[in-house]
Amino acid sequence: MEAKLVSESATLMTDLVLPGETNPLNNMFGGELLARMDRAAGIAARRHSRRVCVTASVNHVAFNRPIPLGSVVTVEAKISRSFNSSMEVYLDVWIEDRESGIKKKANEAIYTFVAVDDTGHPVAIPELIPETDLEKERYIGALRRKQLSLVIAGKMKPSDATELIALFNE
Ligand SMILES: CCCCCCCCCCCCCCCC(=O)SCCNC(=O)CCNC(=O)[C@H](O)C(C)(C)COP(=O)(O)OP(=O)(O)OC[C@H]1O[C@@H](n2cnc3c(N)ncnc32)[C@H](O)[C@@H]1OP(=O)(O)O
Repeated sequence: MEAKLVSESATLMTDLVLPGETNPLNNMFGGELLARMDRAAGIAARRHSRRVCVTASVNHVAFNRPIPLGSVVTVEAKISRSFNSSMEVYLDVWIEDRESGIKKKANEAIYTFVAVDDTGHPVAIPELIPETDLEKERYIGALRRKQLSLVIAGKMKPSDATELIALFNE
């Protein structure tokens, strides 16, 4: 299976925030953003693997900045690392200033997707080639984040999380 570049599956989704998607403070409802990020990440995972992909876990979400009604929101999804059947997908969320057009980072999140066959069993996927400094940084960190996620989910013994343990010994 041929390794792929991050840019080959990178996915950009731009959409408005409409009244039905806000909370009582007139900011975007957090669940709406989670759903948009899930869609963008799912498309990126599908583009990378060319397989059906399911969300296995949401590893991290930071709602750093409220997103007001009427905002133009761009969700950028990039695979940060692929393993055997799973992919870490990094999401950066930007809001665009209506006057200047300058984009400000509003949120970020990390999702894990797994490629599956017709019977729902995990299948092998292509490796990922990181190119930019940021892609390389996220690629390196992805293994310890995977181990943390597996430990939290009770799927890995903490003592087996070698990459994670190494972080505390630096
Ligand atoms: C071409 C462009 C147009 C495309 C056009 C179509 C676009 C289309 C877009 C769709 C965009 C919407 C996308 C929504 C996607 C849903 O809404 S999916 C619905 C929600 N999710 C689900 O229902 C998933 C339910 N869970 C499952 O099916 C199973 O638990 C899973 C995820 C397949 C894993 O199965 P399992 O038996 O645990 O398998 P296991 O071998 O233990 O683990 C498989 C891999 O997952 C990893 N893993 C498992 N759990 C975790 C965890 N908690 N943390 C981290 N890694 C984990 C394992 O480490 C392993 O990794 P690898 O070492 O193989 O890389």
